Amino acid sequence: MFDRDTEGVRIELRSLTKHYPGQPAPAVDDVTLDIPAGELVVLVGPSGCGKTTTMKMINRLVEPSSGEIRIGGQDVLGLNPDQLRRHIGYAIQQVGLFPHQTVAQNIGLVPKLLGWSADRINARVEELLSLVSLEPSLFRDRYPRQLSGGQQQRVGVARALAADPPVMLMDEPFGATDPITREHLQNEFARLQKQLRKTIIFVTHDFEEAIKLGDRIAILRERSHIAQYDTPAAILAAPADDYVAGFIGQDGTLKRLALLSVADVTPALPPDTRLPQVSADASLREALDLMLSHGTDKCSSPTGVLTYASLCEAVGAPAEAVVSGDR
Ligand SMILES: Nc1ncnc2c1ncn2[C@@H]1O[C@H](COP(=O)(O)OP(=O)(O)OP(=O)(O)O)[C@@H](O)[C@H]1O
Repeated sequence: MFDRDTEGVRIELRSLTKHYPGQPAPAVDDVTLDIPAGELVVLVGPSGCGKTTTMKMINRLVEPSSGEIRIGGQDVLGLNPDQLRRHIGYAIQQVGLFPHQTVAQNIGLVPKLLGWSADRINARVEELLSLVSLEPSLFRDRYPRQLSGGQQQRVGVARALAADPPVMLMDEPFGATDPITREHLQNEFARLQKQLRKTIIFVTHDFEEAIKLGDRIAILRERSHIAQYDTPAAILAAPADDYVAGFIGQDGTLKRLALLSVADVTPALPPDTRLPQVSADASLREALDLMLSHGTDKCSSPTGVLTYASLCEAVGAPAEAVVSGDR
């Protein structure tokens, strides 16, 4: 199957439609979307707009009424659904760990179905637990009920990665955690994806999460009609219409500041040790906070001096909008 590659492969949805029996209108109507290999695409949209249905058609937990799905060029609808699911990682909010199996058994499930040797499965379990920051010796023999919600979600992500699939589907995988754990999981996951470069479709209600994790975001209307599909920076800079602007909310400029780093802006002057210091990989939002807390319009990093004016220019916003109105 397409998992001869463990790095991401392209996913193509063509005129994909799902009409559940007995429903007056399709839940997903004529969706066409190209997901480039190795990218993480986030589906965002209001409750009931068909995000989960779209995702579940890709691993055939839901059978499409019409349309086409290709993964790595292969027509998914011509494949055996059980076989297909062993080659697509799947992580969901409810985690779905088997309660009577240990963490190691849960993670090793798909590799076992694929006929891996016990030694290879053991080695993979150890590797994955370390990857999601759970010490293997402490966690491998525990049962799911002996884990916190955040730890269960990490095991869920490890399980989805177990057979090193090129494609992952993630449906609010960090949804059931408190904001601090959620942020921590997001940061870890962003770091992992930088190394792994899987093709990932990620569903969330949370636009901040979409901006943070997505290479691209698809903002969906009812029936999964696509309102805008672009990079986070492009959507924030030029929302297609009022509907998309509504998702961005009132603080679009600050969100753009969070996407750019100090190193992205050409310095106004060489580094100056007398000014407040910020690291080159800090976000422009952190740089702005530093300037505001010092009551100054400049700060310095190893790359040079950043001014308030150059920061405003970098996000294409007038100076008044950054510190007052559009926050
Ligand atoms: N098995 C089903 N049978 C009939 N209708 C369904 C079924 N599953 C989902 N639906 C309907 O299809 C529509 C889309 O549901 P879906 O779960 O895909 O939306 P969603 O965007 O993922 O929602 P949420 O964000 O609330 O999880 C909804 O109107 C829902 O009621």
